[in-house]
Amino acid sequence: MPMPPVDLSGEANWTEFDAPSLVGASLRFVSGEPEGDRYRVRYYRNADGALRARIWFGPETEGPPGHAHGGSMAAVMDEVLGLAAWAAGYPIVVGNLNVDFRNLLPLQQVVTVESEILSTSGRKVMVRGRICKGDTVYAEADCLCITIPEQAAAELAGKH
Ligand SMILES: CC(C)(COP(=O)(O)OP(=O)(O)OC[C@H]1O[C@@H](n2cnc3c(N)ncnc32)[C@H](O)[C@@H]1OP(=O)(O)O)[C@@H](O)C(=O)NCCC(=O)NCCS
Ligand SMILES: CCCCCCCCCC(=O)O
Repeated sequence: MPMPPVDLSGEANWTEFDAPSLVGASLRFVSGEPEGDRYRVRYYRNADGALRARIWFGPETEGPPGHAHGGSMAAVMDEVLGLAAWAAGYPIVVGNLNVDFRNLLPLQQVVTVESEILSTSGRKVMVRGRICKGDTVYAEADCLCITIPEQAAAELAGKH
């Protein structure tokens, strides 16, 4: 039996962000089952335009008993921070991702993923993010994104 609905609403000054209209509908590993028991995700931009996500870690993300698998948090970082670069106008793939796990993340609660573009240099776009709820930080990550040629980006996003 599926889990009941969860509240993924954002903050008052956030606006909903339509990821598939930008990058296509391929991001199914994290975003593909909006009513399933793995992740449930909704994307926003904050008032400064930075990407935010509300994410529910369901029972199928379990690693340590009752808590999220580290890889499930890394997958979320990979998707959200890569998407943050796309949302900022950079067609990229992720080249390197470093995750620090700070606290065990209890399952079946809604957390926030914050992101910021730290720097750009040539083809390199550095994005930082964290998974948090209130004052508790569950994970932090630095993500090196590498821009790809326009044609390749259009093909990946299904817009060729
Ligand atoms: C990332 C990728 C596009 C880079 O390949 P490429 O286009 O040939 O680019 P290069 O190897 O010339 O790298 C471009 C720059 O990024 C740097 N870079 C690339 N990957 C890096 C990594 N993992 N760590 C550090 N720097 C890296 C290079 O050093 C280079 O820097 P420079 O311009 O200062 O010399 C390629 O390795 C790739 O497609 N990897 C798979 C990505 C992936 O599957 N991600 C998950 C899904 S999004
Ligand atoms: C059209 C390409 C979409 C890339 C979106 C953001 C990065 C996803 C990260 C990953 O798959 O590892």
